[in-house]
Amino acid sequence: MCLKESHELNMPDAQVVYYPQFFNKDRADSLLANLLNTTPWQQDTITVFGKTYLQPRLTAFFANNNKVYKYSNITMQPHNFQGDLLEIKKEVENVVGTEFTSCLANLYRDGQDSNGWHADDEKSLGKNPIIASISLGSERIFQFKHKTHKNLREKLVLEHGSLLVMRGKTQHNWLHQIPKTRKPVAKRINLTFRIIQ
Ligand SMILES: O=C(O)CCC(=O)C(=O)O
Ligand SMILES: [Fe+2]
Repeated sequence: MCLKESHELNMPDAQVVYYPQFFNKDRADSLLANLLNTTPWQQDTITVFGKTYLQPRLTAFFANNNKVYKYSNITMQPHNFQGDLLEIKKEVENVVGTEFTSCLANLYRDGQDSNGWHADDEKSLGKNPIIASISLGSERIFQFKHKTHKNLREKLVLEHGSLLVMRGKTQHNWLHQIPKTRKPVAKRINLTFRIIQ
């Protein structure tokens, strides 16, 4: 049984649960400071219609198997889980009731960093993937839009120390994004735990 407060979003064709205080403030502060310093952040280029751009955020990829992660035209080589990230992985697994193989970490340096509309629906993630997403640092808005019913939209603020779990048909039916913002925002780390085979 999980005693952490959570609520399910009211979204058709999806299963999304939000835990606002998965980590308390002190723990979240210390995880943020540590991960900012110890994560091997990289900035990849993406090619869209033949033009090459720097990705508008930094990333790092971790796995306990040696599977790379391929998305867009990027192939990410895995680092090993250790220290705080390994601890976080275990705590997330206990609450979600699933073991993850991999984690894609994102660092949004300021409001100009973003993550455009997408679904995490690569074949390597399997059918109906479970994705558990930890947020640390500045709050950012997370938006959903339905793939076919274009007027169906949802959004929430991802708070410092929160966990968002997406499962079932969510990736099949909905897109999500972290839009840019003009508000002055400091750094935010996102950790998305996944199963990649
Ligand atoms: O930063 C976030 O909260 C979302 C990240 C995300 O959607 C992804 O890495 O696939
Ligand atoms: Fe995503």
